[in-house]
Amino acid sequence: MLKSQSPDRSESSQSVPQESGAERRPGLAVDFAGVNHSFLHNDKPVRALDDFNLNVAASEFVSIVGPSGCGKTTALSMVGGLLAPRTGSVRLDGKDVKGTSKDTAFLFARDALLPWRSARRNVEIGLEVRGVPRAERRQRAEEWLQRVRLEEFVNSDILRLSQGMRQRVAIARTLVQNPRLILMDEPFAALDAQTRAQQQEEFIKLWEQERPTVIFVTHDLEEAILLSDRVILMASRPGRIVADIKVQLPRPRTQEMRTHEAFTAHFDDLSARLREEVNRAEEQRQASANE
Ligand SMILES: Nc1ncnc2c1ncn2[C@@H]1O[C@H](COP(=O)(O)OP(=O)(O)OP(=O)(O)O)[C@@H](O)[C@H]1O
Repeated sequence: MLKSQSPDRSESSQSVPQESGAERRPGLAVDFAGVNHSFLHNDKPVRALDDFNLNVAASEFVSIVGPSGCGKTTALSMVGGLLAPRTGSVRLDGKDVKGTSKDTAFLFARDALLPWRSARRNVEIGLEVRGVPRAERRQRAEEWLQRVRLEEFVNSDILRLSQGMRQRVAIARTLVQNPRLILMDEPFAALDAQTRAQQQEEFIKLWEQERPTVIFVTHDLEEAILLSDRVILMASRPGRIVADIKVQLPRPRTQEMRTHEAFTAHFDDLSARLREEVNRAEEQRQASANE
């Protein structure tokens, strides 16, 4: 069983004022216990998660990496209340996840912005759904667009913005909701390398100020190491955890840390393990194709 060491939670157990004047809310602790899940594929069950156990402490930043199809998105969907485990439990601060929650926000590679709305009105969407009054919505959206350096584009059409700018709008739309937990699935995958590096750094700065809990799914080991407190490596068929590594890099993190000795040691270790898992999955695939 891979349980994390819980950092001191006393710091995050109370709301504290933050830069923007809004209250910073404590991150949510996430707990998977004995989770098993299968999907039916061509009438045969595919075991997506097998005895999956994971503790994410409040305000921790945890990445999940692993070969394609190992169950990363399945695990994330369960935390977000989009999918219920067949057996076992997924809990947020000790309470079973039951559907989506206003404390949880999502951020994906596809930004899902509404093209007929301006940048500001896209940022306001989540607040609108929650019935936040118009003036407050507007003020909070503008404040967040400023924090992601888009103050000049508040009224711009989404279709006129670059991919990187659109993703910054999506980040503002997520963070304006003041979530206690952010679930991220390859959020920077659609960006070119330079924009991606810039957004990683910007996002991590914002996260360091806000400190919601983050579960971050990625195929990019370097990204996982650079951003996270812990990196969880999964193996496939059935999806399970094979390594749980605490990243030994100080915060605040910067792109320059990629050359840090601890960074390269983590990278070499994780890529060797990942290669092993990918090879094993390929052998299994060939064996079942030959059956
Ligand atoms: N709705 C579904 N119906 C049938 N099988 C599914 C469904 N969703 C996922 N699976 C299967 O469950 C397994 C885990 O899928 P999941 O999407 O969680 O993996 P992943 O690690 O996120 O993959 P990727 O990195 O490619 O996004 C895979 O074998 C996948 O084919």
